[in-house]
Amino acid sequence: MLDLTQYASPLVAAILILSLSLLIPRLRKRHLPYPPGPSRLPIIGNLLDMPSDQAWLTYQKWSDDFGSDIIHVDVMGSHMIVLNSAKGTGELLDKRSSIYSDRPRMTALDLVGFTEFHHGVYPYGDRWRRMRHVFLSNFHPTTFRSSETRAAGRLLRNLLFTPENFAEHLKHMTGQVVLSIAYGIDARSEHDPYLIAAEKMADAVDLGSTLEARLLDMIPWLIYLPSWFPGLSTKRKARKIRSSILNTLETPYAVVKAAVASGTAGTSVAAKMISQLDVNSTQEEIWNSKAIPGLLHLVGADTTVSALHTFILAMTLYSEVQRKGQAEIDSVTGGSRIPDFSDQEALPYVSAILKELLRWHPVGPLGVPHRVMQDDVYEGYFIPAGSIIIPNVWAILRDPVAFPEPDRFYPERWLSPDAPTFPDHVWGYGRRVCQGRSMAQDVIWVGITSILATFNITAVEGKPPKGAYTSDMISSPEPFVTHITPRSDAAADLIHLTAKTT
Ligand code: HEM
Repeated sequence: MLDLTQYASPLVAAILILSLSLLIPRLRKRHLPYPPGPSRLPIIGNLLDMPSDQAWLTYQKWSDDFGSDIIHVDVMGSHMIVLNSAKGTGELLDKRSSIYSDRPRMTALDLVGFTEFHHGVYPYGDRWRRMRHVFLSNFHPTTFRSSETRAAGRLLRNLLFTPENFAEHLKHMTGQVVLSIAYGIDARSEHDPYLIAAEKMADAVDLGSTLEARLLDMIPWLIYLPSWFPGLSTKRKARKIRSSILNTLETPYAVVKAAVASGTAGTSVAAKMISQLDVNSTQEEIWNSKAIPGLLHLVGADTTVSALHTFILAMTLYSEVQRKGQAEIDSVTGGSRIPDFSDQEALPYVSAILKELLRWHPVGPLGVPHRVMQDDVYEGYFIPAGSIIIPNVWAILRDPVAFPEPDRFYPERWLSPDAPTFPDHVWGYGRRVCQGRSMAQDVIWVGITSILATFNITAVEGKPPKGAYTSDMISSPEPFVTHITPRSDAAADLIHLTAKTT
């Protein structure tokens, strides 16, 4: 009979050595300090320090106050790390992305149903990886350029008739683009029910941006308190939004499904994905064919509209930039047509305006949070597993060393030979980088070139915009007034002509 005792001591010794080799580095790490941050109170930690408005400014101030580009905050035992420099995001979120690509639980977004269809909030793992792959293989940005050009033509016509409603018109344009790409639906009217339904998504994202929502993410057990509990209005509000969002996923999908069955479907992401289904398709594949067009429809517009809104604000405040952009376009088109995508290379200053508006006020000043899956050490500081990692994109893109006079809207900075090629931080980091960036860039480009070619934007006498922004996850200019008038009679004729063909 085999005598197991003879193996016992070497086995115990091996287990002991293995355990110690795993434990000692962990204990060593745990003896390192957390990154600097505001001092903590017992039990509640930094709960009372958490900023409710423009959090990126507070995080930047902490970074200056503590002389550290990496900041640590603890809310009732949950750790949050804010990265205020390109060096920190590059080292952790890009280079160490194998352990920094998880998402923290985003409670408010989960409550509204986001986690059902948006892989941007899925935890790191196989399901997320598969969905990212499916998204990529069904979404080819350059094939959508005709939808984008058509929507820009209609934007110009709307600006000509009711320029004071520019914010609504920008929303209409981006909504039209995503509806057409996702489902092949042509939403000509601003009152189109599909466009209105998609606007509910903005409410959902706003809900996920409040201080209350951030605290729910850091103290998950709060969710089990009843929704009438003071400070828990998020739960109540989310319930209302959720059913309308889930309905919005179903209705256009059913229309396209019927069209595919009858052989009348046009080109769209939904039609393509539905046509690929057969009797062997898994439940996940069937669900993906609904979730991916839904993602495009519900979240594709909000981000780009914020950038276009910033463009109108910047042109109101910086008329010399506007004039230079117009002069460059005229030199290419002779003023006789609106530029199209084939003119991109010939319009470097307009491209620089696009880069500068994404830098000057990034659409997501705090990006999208990541979660680190293992204990880690950075610059001698301990970062515990499970910490929420916030990239302070706003602070990084206002770094005065990388971007001298950072508050100034100055596209020329992107034309110097040693300038970076793009303010890449706006698209996020590592394995989670934005999958819609080419399309977003195209929509913004066609929007700004079309407007520059045909309109002048000037401040209203005595009412210059303050340049204030909302504190939401997708941050947009607070409402402001501006004059938008055709550059000339010829420009107005061009708009009419374009409107006829779109
Ligand atoms: C100006 C417009 C946009 C900006 C600034 C933007 C920015 C971002 C950022 C910061 C992230 C998170 C990256 C990270 O976790 O580090 C992200 C993720 C994502 N974006 Fe965008 N985005 C824009 C437009 C779009 C559009 C139009 C689409 C769809 C066509 C899109 C699809 C996605 C997807 C699918 C993800 C999830 C990636 C993942 O978690 O794996 N984005 N975007």
